[in-house]
This record gives sequence, C-alpha cells and structure tokens, in this order.
Amino acid sequence: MKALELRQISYTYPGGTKALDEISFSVEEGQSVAILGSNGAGKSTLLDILLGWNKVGDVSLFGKDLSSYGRKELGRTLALVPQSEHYNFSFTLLEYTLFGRSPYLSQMGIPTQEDAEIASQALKEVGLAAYEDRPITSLSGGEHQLLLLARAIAQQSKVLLLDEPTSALDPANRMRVINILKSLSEQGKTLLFTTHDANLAYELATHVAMLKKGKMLCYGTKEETVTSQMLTTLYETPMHVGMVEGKTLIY
Ligand SMILES: Nc1ncnc2c1ncn2[C@@H]1O[C@H](COP(=O)(O)OP(=O)(O)OP(=O)(O)O)[C@@H](O)[C@H]1O
Repeated sequence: MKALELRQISYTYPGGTKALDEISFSVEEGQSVAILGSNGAGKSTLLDILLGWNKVGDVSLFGKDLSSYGRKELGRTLALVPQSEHYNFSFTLLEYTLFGRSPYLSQMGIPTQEDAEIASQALKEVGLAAYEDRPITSLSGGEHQLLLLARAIAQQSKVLLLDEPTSALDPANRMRVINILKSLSEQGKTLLFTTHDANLAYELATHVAMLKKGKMLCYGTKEETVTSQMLTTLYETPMHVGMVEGKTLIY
C-alpha cells in the first residue's frame, strides 16, 4: 500500500521563489525515507505540503486525497516532529505530550487515564520520564527536541514526518533517537525525515530523495542513490562514501 504519493508537485512562494518544481514520488507503507538537500533546496516546503499547510494538488495519503482528510483523521495518520516549537504557555512535559492524544479525544476533549499512560510511556522512551512534571520552558534545546518526538510517539500515527530529528542532540541522544526510529520502523511505521547528515540518512533510511534547487535529483533505495558521485553533485562539494570497519561512512 502506498502511504504517500505526490504527483508533479510545484510550489512558488508569494514573493516569487519557486521552492519545488514538479516533484513526484511515492512511499510504500513501512518505508523510511530521508530527504537530503542543501540549504534552501525545498525540504521544509515539501514537509509543509505533506502536512497540508501549503496547499497544492495531487498529494495522497493511503490512497486518499490529502485535502479530503478531516483534522482528527489526519492526526491519527500523520504526526510531525518539528526541530523546535514556540511555546505560548508553560505546560508540564506530560501535558505537552498529551497534545499528541488530541486526535483520539472525545468531544469533551478530556484525556483518559489510558491517554496519560501512553504519554508517560512516550516520555520514558525518549528518556524524559524524570522530568514529567517540570515546565517545558525549563528544557534545554536537545531535551526540547526529544519532547517533540515524545508527543509524536504518543500520537500513534501511521506516518511520522521529522524535520532534522537529531539536529540538537548529543551523540548519546542521537543514538537513542536513531534506535527509537528504527524500532518504530520495525513496527511498520512509515518515516519521512529531512536531514543534513548523510550518515544518518544511510543508517536510518530504506530510501533517499535528493532535492536540488527544488527539483528531484534522484530517488531510490539508499544503495542506489547514496554514492560519492551523487552526493558530490547534490552538495557541489567533494563527498565520499567509504567503508570503515565494515560500516558505511560518508564524509
Ligand atoms: N515563507 C517563505 N516566503 C518566501 N520564500 C520562502 C519561504 N520559505 C522558504 N522560502 C524559500 O523557498 C526555498 C526553499 O526553502 P526551504 O525552507 O523549503 O528549504 P530547506 O531545504 O528546508 O532549507 P534548509 O536546509 O536551509 O532548512 C528557499 O529559497 C527559501 O528562501
């Protein structure tokens, strides 16, 4: 089953910048796709389109037009993990993670004990269980990024869209997030993430999409796409794909 399908998607911002130019690709359910590209290549614009924030035609989610999804139905299908988020109010970590349960709440909007347990478990998975009752405003940048992942885990959607999911993390938390995402992938979740880290793409993705100046340079399995030649073309700087102790290393 195709989890996502985009056909000939172009997007021009009101000021006239053409951010995406005839992008077409599809993602099978359970695949993990890395979107690589230089600054300004169109990665965030693509995520916004998949979230339905930038309206364009011909995007489908599990065979159904994205624009025909209701709010709660979309929330049960798709979760976003942004790099960061601005807080208007000072919630506790548990309260903030509970927002991930919104697509499942009744009309009254009151979370159940089960919702609280799911949120608590999600905080535990990202290593923030001890901070459950702390205000979100007290978090460091990396902890903030982990919290946003916890909220998406609590959302239990079929697809996760992640914007540079390890950008603020130290090596131990980077590895923790890689392991969480691998485990979600093994559970059959579909992942689509942007990154500037080609090693992360290679480690986590089954497929890689390379965006260059709004156009799709290539899309395919990571083995097909992640080559020294393709990365050098993508970033316009010398890149090498090598092997160190039996592991692929990109530098
Ligand atoms: N709100 C906006 N109004 C006008 N132009 C925009 C807007 N947002 C993005 N752009 C432009 O669209 C292009 C694509 O931007 P986008 O943010 O999608 O790139 P990106 O690949 O996510 O970059 P980065 O890696 O730097 O985050 C860029 O040229 C950018 O300047």
